Amino acid sequence: MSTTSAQLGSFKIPQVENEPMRSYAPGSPERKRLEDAITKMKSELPFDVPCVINGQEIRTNATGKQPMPSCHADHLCTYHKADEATVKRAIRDACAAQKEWEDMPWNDRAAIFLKAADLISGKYREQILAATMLGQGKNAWQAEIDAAAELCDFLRFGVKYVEDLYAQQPPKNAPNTWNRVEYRALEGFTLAISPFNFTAIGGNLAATPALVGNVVIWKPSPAATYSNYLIHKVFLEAGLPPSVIQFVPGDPEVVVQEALKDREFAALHFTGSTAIFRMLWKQIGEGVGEGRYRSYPRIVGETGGKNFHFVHRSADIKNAVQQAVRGAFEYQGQKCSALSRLYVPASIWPQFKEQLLAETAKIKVGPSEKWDNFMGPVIGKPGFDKIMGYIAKAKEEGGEVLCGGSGDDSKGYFIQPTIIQTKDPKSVTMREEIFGPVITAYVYNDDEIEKTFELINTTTDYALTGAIFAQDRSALIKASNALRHAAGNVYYNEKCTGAVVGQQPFGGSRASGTNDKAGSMSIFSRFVSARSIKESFVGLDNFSYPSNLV
Ligand SMILES: NC(=O)c1ccc[n+]([C@@H]2O[C@H](COP(=O)([O-])OP(=O)(O)OC[C@H]3O[C@@H](n4cnc5c(N)ncnc54)[C@H](O)[C@@H]3O)[C@@H](O)[C@H]2O)c1
Ligand SMILES: N[C@@H](CCC=O)C(=O)O
Repeated sequence: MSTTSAQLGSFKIPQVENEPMRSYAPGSPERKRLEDAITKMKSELPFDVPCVINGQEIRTNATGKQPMPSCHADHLCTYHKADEATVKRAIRDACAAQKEWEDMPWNDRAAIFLKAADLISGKYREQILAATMLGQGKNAWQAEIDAAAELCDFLRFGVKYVEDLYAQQPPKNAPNTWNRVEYRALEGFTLAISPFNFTAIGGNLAATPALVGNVVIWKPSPAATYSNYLIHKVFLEAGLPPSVIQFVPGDPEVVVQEALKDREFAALHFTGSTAIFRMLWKQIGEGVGEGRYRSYPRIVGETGGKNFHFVHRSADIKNAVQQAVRGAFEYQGQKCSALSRLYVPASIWPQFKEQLLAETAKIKVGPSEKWDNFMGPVIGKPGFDKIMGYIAKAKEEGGEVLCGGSGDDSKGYFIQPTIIQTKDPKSVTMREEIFGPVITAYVYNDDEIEKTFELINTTTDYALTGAIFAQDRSALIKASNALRHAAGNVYYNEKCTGAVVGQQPFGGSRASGTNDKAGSMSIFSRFVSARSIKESFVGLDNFSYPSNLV
């Protein structure tokens, strides 16, 4: 008898903890290491990024550039765009590798991703942070939150959640039988399409399905190509079999369309804008209708947000102001969870406004690698134009720009933190996702709280994050109940961004996504197809029933 694998023990994974954040305080050794890594990276760019298929570097004739948003005359990397033949090969070879990967004992699969986390936390930390800072315009703190802490957490807690999922077994066994559930991978490949704004999300979109035995075609965002390429390298160095995650940068029309045509397409793991997700869902639906795919593909997508802070008159104003500044302007508002709609009662608005403007005026905007800049550039020219366009539209609709409102794209894509006050609670910047450093404030009458809840609930299609600021417990409870479906992540007296893996599973509903909660056990259940096994220990002597006896 031959078996492909043995697992001679019931292993327990190591205790997992959140990756400790480094402070990068003046004079700290980590600050020096990061400065050195940035200097080195700047001296070596532009990097050449191939497609990586079966661990081999593939260079094609068509290339794209990833400009640096702080200085768009320079680019961080040139990447090779996959052509149709490269995508087809990536899919075919990934699918061929699937059986061996799925059959690998769980503890070995887990060890690969735990090792990847340690490589990110240690050996490659500064390099990955530097790539995220220069390529995606994050300052050191924001890069640390993302590319070091959140990515390590996704990988380590992911292993823990899979262990918990695998432990879900039938509670009952009839006499002389043993029931088990096996969590098989999906038949076929998962297509992971990642956004520009979090290096961690790129790594996680690829790693989550792979952890439970799937093979993955990973199409990174063009604006995050270099950091995502480094993460893929780390996965390979950690021992991931080379065809399990194929790194396939390129034009979405080529990579994604080729993948969606394929009979082996088994799942979409997407994070990005709502419009693109809806378009992909429609195409997949058409494929299902035509019987194009072997199975019904799983669709997991986390998309846009239009997130709110509801401030009650009992709120601690100072806290609510500080949280609003961070929630709105960290990483230039380019978080799906960023604060975008602010509701403040008339009774405290004068004080609130004064403090909000005074604090916002302290924000420094400039290149993200300069230590004292709280805000860096927005990601690129289309984003810059879109954000400036929204500010112009808000003014046309009668919005009053209380601060900011200006941008400069001559060297990098810099936009000043902008606060708009509107008298129309359904004006365009209260409804649509802007994805930039712009918030709109609406001052409500203190005696119209119910009406304000209704506005928060119905002004936009999104339902990702929100926050309630109140010292009065009954007001807090009332708001929480009224806004139950307005956000998948709600915060009390804390800003609406900054979910931490292992602490606040993340995701929203309505137009904000399928809410499968990144950083939780439940998302892994979307990438498995369970098989129930019943084993009988005692044979049957007689087919007839006791009730057949006469
Ligand atoms: N809910 C969440 O967890 C979450 C997290 C991060 C970002 N986001 C959302 O992502 C968006 C910002 O990221 P972005 O600008 O990278 O989003 P995007 O939708 O422009 O791009 C996301 C990915 O889709 C790809 N893509 C673009 N056009 C495509 C097409 N026609 N077919 C197939 N793929 C295509 C892109 O190349 C990229 O890889 C915002 O809407 C933000 O709210 C959501
Ligand atoms: N983890 C992030 C969400 C990512 C969105 O872009 C947060 O909660 O701020």
